[in-house]
Amino acid sequence: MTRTKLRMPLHHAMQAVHARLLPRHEGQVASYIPALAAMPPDLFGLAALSSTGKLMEVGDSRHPFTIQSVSKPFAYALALDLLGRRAVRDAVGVQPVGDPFNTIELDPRTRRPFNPMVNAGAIAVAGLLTDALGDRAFPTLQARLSLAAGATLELDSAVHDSEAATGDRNRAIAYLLRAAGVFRADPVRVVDVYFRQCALRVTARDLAVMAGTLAAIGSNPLTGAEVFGVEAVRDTLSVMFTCGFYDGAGDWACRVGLPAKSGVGGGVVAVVNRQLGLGVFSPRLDAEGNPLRGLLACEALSEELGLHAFDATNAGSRLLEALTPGG
Ligand SMILES: NC(=O)CC[C@H](N)C(=O)O
Repeated sequence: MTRTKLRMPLHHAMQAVHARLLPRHEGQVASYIPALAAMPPDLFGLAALSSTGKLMEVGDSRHPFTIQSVSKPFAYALALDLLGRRAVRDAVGVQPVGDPFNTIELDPRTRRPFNPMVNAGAIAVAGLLTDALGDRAFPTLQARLSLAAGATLELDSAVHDSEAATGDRNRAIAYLLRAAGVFRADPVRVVDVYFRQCALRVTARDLAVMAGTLAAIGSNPLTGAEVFGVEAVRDTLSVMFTCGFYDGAGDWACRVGLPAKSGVGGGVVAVVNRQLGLGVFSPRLDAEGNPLRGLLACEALSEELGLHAFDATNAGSRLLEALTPGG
């Protein structure tokens, strides 16, 4: 790593990473939700928002796709804000799990999902919100995620209907959770709140703003809206750091060192605490179901700009340098 590289302004670093990764065509677009397979596979967009409100975009940063699992940390933050940490912790743990995202296993000690980043944990959160808000659960989620994005996030009904028609495994998880006493609402209704949450349409730019809102400890750097409380953001970033990549979470923490979350729609968010939100869109997924170039882009930017949370050199000052035009 050369000194010149480290001092490269962020936008230039994003352009270089985008150009370098653009020709990579490995991986497949998700097809287990049939409507997702219609996405042109080679789109690639990058966006970043600093906590001071500076927005940078490269490539297909305005192309819409569904948020899928990238919604999970935001739904968790909402539940923490509305219901309090105690109620949420009674329903879902904060323990990493060495299983894929759709694991049906519950923590044997607690009979609760291991964490809110796996489907079971996210469905538990949807169950808590449905118990508390009834029919207002989805509109409340949609409104809060839209506030975080600084844009109205619409439902993609084709993707929603497609997942609703094929999502038996998630319905099974919802029944299991109600049987274990995690929530009281009808499991079919709860899982539909979860499917709707996953089918919200976003762009890489929206994801950068949402990640930037977490980086700015809950206030949206573009609009100034107060979206999430400080405690909710702290817990959310902690579980993103330890559990965001399911069975690959430890490897990600060591290599990239940023709280992050991916989704099968091709989205990735990563957060540089107090400084920057990153949003990436790249629909081809690796064998674990993560957007392949999305992960590589986060890794490259972390490396080149020194963003790792435990980087020995001062990551903060290097990023500030990189944010300065001509720096
Ligand atoms: N990892 C993901 O993005 C999965 C989300 C998808 N809605 C599912 O439950 O299967």
